[in-house]
Amino acid sequence: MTNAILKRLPITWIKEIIDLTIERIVVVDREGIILFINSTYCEFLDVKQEFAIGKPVQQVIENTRMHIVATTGKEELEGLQPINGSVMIANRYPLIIDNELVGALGTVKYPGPDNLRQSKNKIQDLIDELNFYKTKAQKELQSKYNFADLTGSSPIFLAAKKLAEKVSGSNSSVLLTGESGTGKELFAHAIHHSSMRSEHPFVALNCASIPQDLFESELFGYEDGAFTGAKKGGKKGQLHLANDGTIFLDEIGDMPLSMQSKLLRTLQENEINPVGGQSTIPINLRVIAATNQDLMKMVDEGKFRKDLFYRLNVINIEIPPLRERKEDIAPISIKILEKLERNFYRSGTLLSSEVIERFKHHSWPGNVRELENVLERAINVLDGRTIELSHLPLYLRDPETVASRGGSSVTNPPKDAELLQVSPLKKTIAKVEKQEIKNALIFTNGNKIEAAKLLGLGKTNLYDKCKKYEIK
Ligand SMILES: Nc1ncnc2c1ncn2[C@@H]1O[C@H](COP(=O)(O)OP(=O)(O)OP(=O)(O)O)[C@@H](O)[C@H]1O
Repeated sequence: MTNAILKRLPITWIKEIIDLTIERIVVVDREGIILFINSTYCEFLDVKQEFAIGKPVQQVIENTRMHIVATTGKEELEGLQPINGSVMIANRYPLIIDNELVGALGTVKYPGPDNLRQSKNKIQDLIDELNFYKTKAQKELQSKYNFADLTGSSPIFLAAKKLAEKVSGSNSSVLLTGESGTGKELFAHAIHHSSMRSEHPFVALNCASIPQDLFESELFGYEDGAFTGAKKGGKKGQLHLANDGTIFLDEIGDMPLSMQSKLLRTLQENEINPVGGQSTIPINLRVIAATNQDLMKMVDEGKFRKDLFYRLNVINIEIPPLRERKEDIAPISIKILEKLERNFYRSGTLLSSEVIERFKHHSWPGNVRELENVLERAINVLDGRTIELSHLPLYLRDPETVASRGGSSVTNPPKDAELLQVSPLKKTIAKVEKQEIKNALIFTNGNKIEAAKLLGLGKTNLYDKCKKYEIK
């Protein structure tokens, strides 16, 4: 349309024509500020034209993407846009004047019969997709293991398992203690699975892996606009997600003191206060906590709240380390191999008797997790069917050499003592420490939290040491 033709139409006519069109029209500039919106659209939105013009489009129109089209310059046709409870068909066009993107024009209309059919299909697809993710999310919130998955028949393991089975029916808090990798999380799953809450969520939270400043919002959730960067509509906290079910608080010793107070209040009052919210939400939870730290000592040192400790420690189940139940090593190894075979598409893998014997003599500081890593490494390097000593990592393959590297007999010094290189102890310790950290990181594929567990170190301590030894 040329300017000459347009000039024949008085501006008041043009305005009326735009208003008479059945479509709702909005024009924004490149910043997404509304330059024009017709009265049909304003009536539909129930806003005054004078109010809307000059405002960022997101403040006026629900679920709009006009500001995006005004920046990308890419048209979006036949999009579904829920506004005021109706699903509308939206078309968004970039406005290009003299080869320059200057803004965007948008129209929305009620779906016609064809559109209606198309939108119905689109909505059905979206509902199917939503249901798929809902089921997936629900599965994530279910316990994955039961008591049958807890392998081991040593008396001390059976005693722990029996106690766990016995208390699963109650609502009391449980504190699982034991070294890293002993199976505390497995126990937590099994307890939930056998409880009356098994149909409800099981939410596992590792307190060591949450950055301090995100702790509160992760645990208690937040409301819309609670802080800059908060998700629109707010976010449910993990405690809320676990409602009617079980919350498993792993590495509870790493929970900041301020959060310990807030958690205690929640457990006493059975309600949560999301960040930035005035309201309280009633919740019904069972708590299972786990730690490999000495919480009582932490209480004495003022690092853990005494009242929370007693609140969590209603039932204490101590999971014994692997070295104290050597008879369990072979059956657990077999169970782990079955799992690994499924992942590696193998079958019939065997363990040589030398390997089992060597396993029985190892102290397993990383417990079952370390055993899993050793077996996974072995399966990776295995050529035949039987895992032999040669498939084990050096520290297990040749423990004497490794041990002998650690020191020599002072009472019986070797004749060629002058040939021995003796370094300052500090330097040697640093060297060993660096190597062990590197080994742990190899074992855990670079996962520092897992590596810290294997090494029996706190997460922050490991990060500091990695920095010191320049380990990436
Ligand atoms: N009795 C067992 N039978 C079979 N597998 C086990 C057993 N105990 C532990 N595992 C396996 O060992 C691994 C470590 O277990 P889990 O994560 O439960 O240990 P954890 O004590 O919670 O460790 P951390 O304190 O480091 O969090 C898991 O992969 C688990 O499946």
